[in-house]
Amino acid sequence: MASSSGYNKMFPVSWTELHRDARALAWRLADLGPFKGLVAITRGGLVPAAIVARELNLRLIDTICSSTYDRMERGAKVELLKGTIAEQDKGKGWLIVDDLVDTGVTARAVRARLPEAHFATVYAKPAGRPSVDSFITEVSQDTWILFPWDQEAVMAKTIAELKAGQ
Ligand SMILES: O=P(O)(O)OC[C@H]1O[C@H](OP(=O)(O)OP(=O)(O)O)[C@H](O)[C@@H]1O
Ligand code: HPA
Ligand SMILES: [Mg+2]
Repeated sequence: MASSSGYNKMFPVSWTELHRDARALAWRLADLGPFKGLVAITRGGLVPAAIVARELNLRLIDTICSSTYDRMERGAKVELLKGTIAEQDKGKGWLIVDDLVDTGVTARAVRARLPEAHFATVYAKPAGRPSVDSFITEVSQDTWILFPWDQEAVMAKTIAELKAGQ
């Protein structure tokens, strides 16, 4: 499947898999704290942030609101729409959670504001890996991670239809 967006493969993630992977991330983070609180990068970071906060018993949660992609198209730049109280101390002692790091553009923009925070994502692609401190699962750069909130149930094509190119 060639694509103008550069993503040639799909990696669908179910709610169950996301829950399992976010809990695995929490296990990895458990010995790296204690954390003062958690900053979720909206919107994709909100779901894993809720799971990680529950596991690490963090109750102080803030958001940093970002926008980089419109569906599978990357915008010209990352827009940070709202900052966070964690900026007061450069993020020292705070945990940042996002769903994934792809090119690393979003992570670098957030890190510029919170240079001392620990940055964790559930999924990572090679170009973004150096921009995060912790992650669970790596996928290739040309793979689009399809999150459960972006999916709907449709009737699957038959093998015969796929072979006929329908
Ligand atoms: O490493 P990058 O290339 O910057 O891509 C990763 C970011 O892109 C997506 O967010 P997006 O801006 O699409 O907003 P959303 O979380 O609301 O979907 C994703 O949730 C990450 O935050
Ligand atoms: O692979 C991805 N999946 C969902 N959102 C994204 N934002 C950047 N890359 C991705
Ligand atoms: Mg996001």
